[in-house]
Amino acid sequence: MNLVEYPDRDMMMMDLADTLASDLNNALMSNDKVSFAVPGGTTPGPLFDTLSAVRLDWDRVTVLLGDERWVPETSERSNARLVRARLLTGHAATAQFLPFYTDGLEPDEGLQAVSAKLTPMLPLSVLVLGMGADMHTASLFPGSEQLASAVASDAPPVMAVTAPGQPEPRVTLTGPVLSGAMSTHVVITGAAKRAAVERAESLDDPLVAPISLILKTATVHWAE
Ligand SMILES: O=C(O)[C@H](O)[C@@H](O)[C@H](O)[C@H](O)COP(=O)(O)O
Repeated sequence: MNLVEYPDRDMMMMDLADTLASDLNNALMSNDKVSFAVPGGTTPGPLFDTLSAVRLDWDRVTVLLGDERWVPETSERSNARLVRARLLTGHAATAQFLPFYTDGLEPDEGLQAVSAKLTPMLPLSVLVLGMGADMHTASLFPGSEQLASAVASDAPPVMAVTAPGQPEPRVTLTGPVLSGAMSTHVVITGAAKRAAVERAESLDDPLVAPISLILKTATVHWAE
């Protein structure tokens, strides 16, 4: 596993923003349009703040989420709300965005339209993932009823899932999409997640440690 350790979170976010800008620019040199999948949750906000201030051809970048809680964007739980507020602003305001949630539809109904738009964007040009201390990533959770089918090689690109202890249904990019990304980064903080990512590397079993799907190809960025 390629793990980069930083002296503090601010330095990690600044350095990772630089790295992502370079990955996006490299992809933009050889593609008219590029896809950029980002995590939700509480970690990436400062990364988005820094990235949104970077000058690049954002109008040729489609931003999407690795996963979404099936809630309206008015909800504090919405990952799309986080991305619109913290990433799709400043220079990055001109980026395209592919939200997953559709008001009034159940996850399975809403995903048909998303899947049709997502497929031509694959493989993902740049992927950033978070991780939970339970070794979940995106919404691929240990113990989820749909986990085995979501990490299978024949999984559809995006799936509706439920997860133990999660208050709402979720939708998630699936194993083949995550492991097929051209450039993959994981951003985690704290001792518990450091121990968890090292455990995931040794387990090397996506059914127990979903993050292990991508650890052979990803760069893991960690600060205390
Ligand atoms: O919708 C989500 O919650 C995320 O996409 C999820 O996969 C997240 O990256 C991890 O749960 C870590 O979340 P924190 O950054 O809040 O610890």
